[in-house]
Amino acid sequence: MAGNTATVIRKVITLILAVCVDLSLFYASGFAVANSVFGHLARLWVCAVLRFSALSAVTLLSLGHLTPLLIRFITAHSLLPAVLETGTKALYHEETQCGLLPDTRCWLMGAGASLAAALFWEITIPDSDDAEAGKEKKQKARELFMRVLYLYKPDYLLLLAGLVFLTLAVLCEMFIPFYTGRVIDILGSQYQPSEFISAVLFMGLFSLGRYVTVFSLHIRPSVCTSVSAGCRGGVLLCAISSYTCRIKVKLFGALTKQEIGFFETTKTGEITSRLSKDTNLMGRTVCLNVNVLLRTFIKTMGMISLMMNLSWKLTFLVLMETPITGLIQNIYDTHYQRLSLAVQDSIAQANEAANEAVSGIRVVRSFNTEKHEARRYDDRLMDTHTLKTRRDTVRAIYLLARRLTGLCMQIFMLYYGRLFIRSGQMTTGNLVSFILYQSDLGDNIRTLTYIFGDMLNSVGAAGKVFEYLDRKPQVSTEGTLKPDRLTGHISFRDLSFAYPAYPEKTVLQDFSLELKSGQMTALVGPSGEGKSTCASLLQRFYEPQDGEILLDNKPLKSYDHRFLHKKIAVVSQEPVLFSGSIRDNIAYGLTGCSLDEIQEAARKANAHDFIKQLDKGYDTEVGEGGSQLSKSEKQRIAIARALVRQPQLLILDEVTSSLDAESENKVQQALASCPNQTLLVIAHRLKTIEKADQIVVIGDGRVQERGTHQELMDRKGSYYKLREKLFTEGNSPQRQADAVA
Ligand SMILES: Nc1ncnc2c1ncn2[C@@H]1O[C@H](COP(=O)(O)OP(=O)(O)OP(=O)(O)O)[C@@H](O)[C@H]1O
Repeated sequence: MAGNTATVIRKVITLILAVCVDLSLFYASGFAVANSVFGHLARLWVCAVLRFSALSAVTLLSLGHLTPLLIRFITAHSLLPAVLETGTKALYHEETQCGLLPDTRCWLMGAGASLAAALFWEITIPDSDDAEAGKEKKQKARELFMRVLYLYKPDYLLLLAGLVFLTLAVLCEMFIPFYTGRVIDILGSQYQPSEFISAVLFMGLFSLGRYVTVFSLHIRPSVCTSVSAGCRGGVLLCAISSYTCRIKVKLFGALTKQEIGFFETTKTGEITSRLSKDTNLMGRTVCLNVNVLLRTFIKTMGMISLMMNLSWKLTFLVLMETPITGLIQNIYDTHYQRLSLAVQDSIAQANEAANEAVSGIRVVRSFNTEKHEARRYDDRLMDTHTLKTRRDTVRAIYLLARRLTGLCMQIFMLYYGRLFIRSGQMTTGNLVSFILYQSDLGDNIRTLTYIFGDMLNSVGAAGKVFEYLDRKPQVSTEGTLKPDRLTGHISFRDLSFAYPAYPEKTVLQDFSLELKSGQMTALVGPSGEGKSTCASLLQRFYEPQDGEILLDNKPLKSYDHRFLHKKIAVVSQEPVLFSGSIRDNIAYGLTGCSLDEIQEAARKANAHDFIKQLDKGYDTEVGEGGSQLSKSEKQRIAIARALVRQPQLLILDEVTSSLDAESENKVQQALASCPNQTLLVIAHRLKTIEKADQIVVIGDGRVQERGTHQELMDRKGSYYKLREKLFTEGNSPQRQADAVA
């Protein structure tokens, strides 16, 4: 309570102090003598600076801080009289009295107007807690922008060439209105043929220069596809194209290095959206925006100096539009950016829905959920549509406000232009040149403010791309071990593991297991107990939270990534093939693999005979995802793909379930013929693993039992019960046969 009262008292004292200091300075400015308009204006501007400094100092010393609202208020309040007086002097004859003596009513009106402006800003541009966040965001956007620029390094020459052409074009373009005005003046006054010819000649030369520069942009990059893109410059489009390609390849490379958990927790639609949309947006950011920014900046500066030359008063009037445009632009940018981000996310979600339905089209068809999926996609599209409509409405309102301010400014300019011509302060030709510049200047200033917002927008897309580019895979691939000899002895030591998508659900707990080299180990157990998880951990798809896996007594992660994946091969439940020929699929990832080796592996996998019967044999295309083959054929090709690598550790995860008895027999014989290979078989059909050197029963994330088939049967423990269970559950003769036969 006491604290609150003290704060209020301090605020009141600050207010009284500030009003006293400000009023003193305000009145003091009236005593300074000024004999000319410039002296009078200089006096006001000095006073404005003094008032700003004094008010800021008083508030800061007394309150200890300055809020954004206070800063805006103090700025507006100090500058208002100087700005108004300069505007008035600019628009009226110089003979007009040099200002009025300051009075309290003026001061109060100024304070009210400044407070209203500061509050309006506060309400329309949300920045209460976000002031700091906004600053950070801008700083981040700047950093990102510099990074995007840096990645353009290989294309710097192209960028430079484009900028040189554009600068030349801009310079030539700038003088055309100036000479147009001169021609009008020459025609309107006493006609001097020599002056007329030289003005027309210069105008023609600058127009030609501009044309030649634009033309040269077209012929230089004749190799690029972007010639038709017009005067924006094929060179720059060429640079964008090469940049985008480079970023896409970089990003794709970074994505493929991520751990499997990343793909499980990140939506496919989001990844493809980053790869396709955001990389394009990012390429555009620097190239087109910087190009437009520089071009517009050079042009604006040049035009302002030429306009000042024609009439500084009218120039001042025209420039008064800038803060209004800036404010409108700022409000627009804030809302537009927010909606653009929302649109981007909703597009990613719509893509995700479409991707899911297309990739699972068989399930969709068999469950008759076509309508449901179409509705789901439609809902997502509607969300995007609603957001886009909102975004476009914001843009329409912004464009309307922009046009209206531009129109008002033109009316003012024509009115005062007419007054200045009548009072002899400028010629008709000057006014024509001025109008030509002004219509261009407004656009250029708007472009300068707009392009900045656009750049931040595109930099947002770059941020998302960099997020993936910088992401360090959580399963490291930095091991270096590449021993000449490997026995294939594996030990799981006190392993605890939960999937990244469900960190709270422990799948393996204090799990320990040995796979002896050259032996066959079978993992059995009820569904969902973690058998396939062991196979995934052996392939280093995930990192266990506790414990470790050793290969030949060395941690698995200390082995070189390529070496490890050559020595460990897996055939999984759902074989995945890639579009291409059978030969390509068997030799997948191997360089210099001969046809003999491929055929040998195919024979062992009992695939050679069916491949031979195909028209194109090993060159037969398997279709997307192997869609032109049966499941058993795909499975046998996947087995051949694993065998051709002659791995030291072979993992077969439920592979025999889709093989017929004959194939299964042949595959088993082939595997038996590799005595030095460590074999890990995960199986539901218990018959297939009876001959295993060791059978391990997994339950509750731990090893429950282990031994040979006979030992476990004699023990009458979990293995025995599992067989019994499968036997009683199997309600078809086939399943019974599968389980125990
Ligand atoms: N990628 C994943 N993300 C999250 N949880 C998973 C993932 N894969 C499997 N699980 C869960 O982990 C547990 C063990 O799964 P796992 O596939 O290892 O079992 P399994 O014994 O091989 O089963 P099955 O015999 O049916 O193949 C299950 O509860 C499963 O739901």
